[in-house]
Amino acid sequence: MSHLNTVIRVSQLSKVYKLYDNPTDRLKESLSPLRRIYHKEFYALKDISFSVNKGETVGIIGRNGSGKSTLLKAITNVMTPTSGQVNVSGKVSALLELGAGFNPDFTGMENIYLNGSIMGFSKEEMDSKLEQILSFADIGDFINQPVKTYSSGMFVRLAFGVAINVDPEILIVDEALAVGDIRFQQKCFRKIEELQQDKTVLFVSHDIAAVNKFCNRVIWLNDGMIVEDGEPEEVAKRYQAFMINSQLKKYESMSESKEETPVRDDSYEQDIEPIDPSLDVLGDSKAKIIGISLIDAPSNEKVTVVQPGQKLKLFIKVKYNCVLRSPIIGASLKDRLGNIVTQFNSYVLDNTLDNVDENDLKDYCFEFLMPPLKSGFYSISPAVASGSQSDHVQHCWIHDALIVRMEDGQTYDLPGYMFLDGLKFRAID
Ligand SMILES: Nc1ncnc2c1ncn2[C@@H]1O[C@H](COP(=O)(O)OP(=O)(O)OP(=O)(O)O)[C@@H](O)[C@H]1O
Repeated sequence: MSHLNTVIRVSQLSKVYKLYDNPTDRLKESLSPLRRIYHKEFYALKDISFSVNKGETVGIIGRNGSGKSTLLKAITNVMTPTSGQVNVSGKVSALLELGAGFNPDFTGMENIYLNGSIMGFSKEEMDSKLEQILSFADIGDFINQPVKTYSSGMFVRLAFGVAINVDPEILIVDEALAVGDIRFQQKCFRKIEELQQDKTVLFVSHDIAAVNKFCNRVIWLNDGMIVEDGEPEEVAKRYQAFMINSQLKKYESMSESKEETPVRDDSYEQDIEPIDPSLDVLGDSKAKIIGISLIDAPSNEKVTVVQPGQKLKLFIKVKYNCVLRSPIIGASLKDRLGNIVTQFNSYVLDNTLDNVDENDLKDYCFEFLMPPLKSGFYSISPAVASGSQSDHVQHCWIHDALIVRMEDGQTYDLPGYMFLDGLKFRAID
């Protein structure tokens, strides 16, 4: 590999599967004297190129069937590509498919050594890693039972235990496999975080929040092709829009209704702030949020700096551009890294809203106490949808419409979103 730091290079990689309408077509094709073609070609990967540098943690996202597993299988050499090349330098440890590299008839212990030898470790080297693997897997006496008797949770514990304790230079993890209870998941994530300090990690996930948290880069695949390769927060916004069949656009480009809509409303005391036209929005524009405001409840003053426990009102003004049934109003509060601190909406509050007509202008208000979040900047993204929580259409979702600064008076700098309300400490004699 030419670049010193490049540990994975994928060049013009394609994987084509032959699809037959029925099983006999395969036979007919192989026997056809005139070499008649009975199959259709399906590109699971199409002309993929990218490289990964040492130390990067790259998230691979994409909806079901987009080619994520196929790509990882090509990188780990489990699958032969139809064309193109994959070059990998460094010891790869992968957790891709349940069962890959494991023999179900062997005991857990035997499988640890089998995996080790596949990775190129001697028995003595694996002896020295055994304790760590066993303590990570924590499956007790089951380690001496054949793997085929394991529950899937136990199996993943063992597979993960091996994958992350064999000193990989490149760790490849399909997050879908990080099943098991929350403690085990947290343990896996902690270990991945530890490894990512000096290793290269490829992390496949459907969960954009997890990708945002772990990765410094994300590759978004769709229909076997790279849609975007870039900074997680930016890619996440467009991926999110794509997943709800919308396009991320600028607020200013949203369709306007015929009449100019007022952004000032005298029906309550304060001005509703108009939306910054440069903000990113998604949705089908059947409704448009035309104003938002965060108000200190007792004083009715607009606020941009808030304190824990402060009683606040969030006003959202919506202009409807057509008749809509069961609108839902909601918002999310995110930290500066894009982690969602909380989301709320009228639907989960059992607040069924009346149907609306075209050109209706409605004001909505959420009231809440500001949670004891840590100091720093947070953003509020309001949204209008319609339908139900499980099946809804997004009409207008404005990313980061309001920015607030949290002042908590706390000086300590410890990880975590928030501090505990009423936190006290004492030693007990
Ligand atoms: N052996 C195969 N024969 C035919 N098609 C296949 C084969 N393996 C995978 N595919 C197809 O290739 C496409 C990509 O599959 P892949 O498993 O890589 O997707 P994915 O992004 O990992 O999906 P998921 O998120 O559901 O795991 C899918 O449409 C899948 O049906």
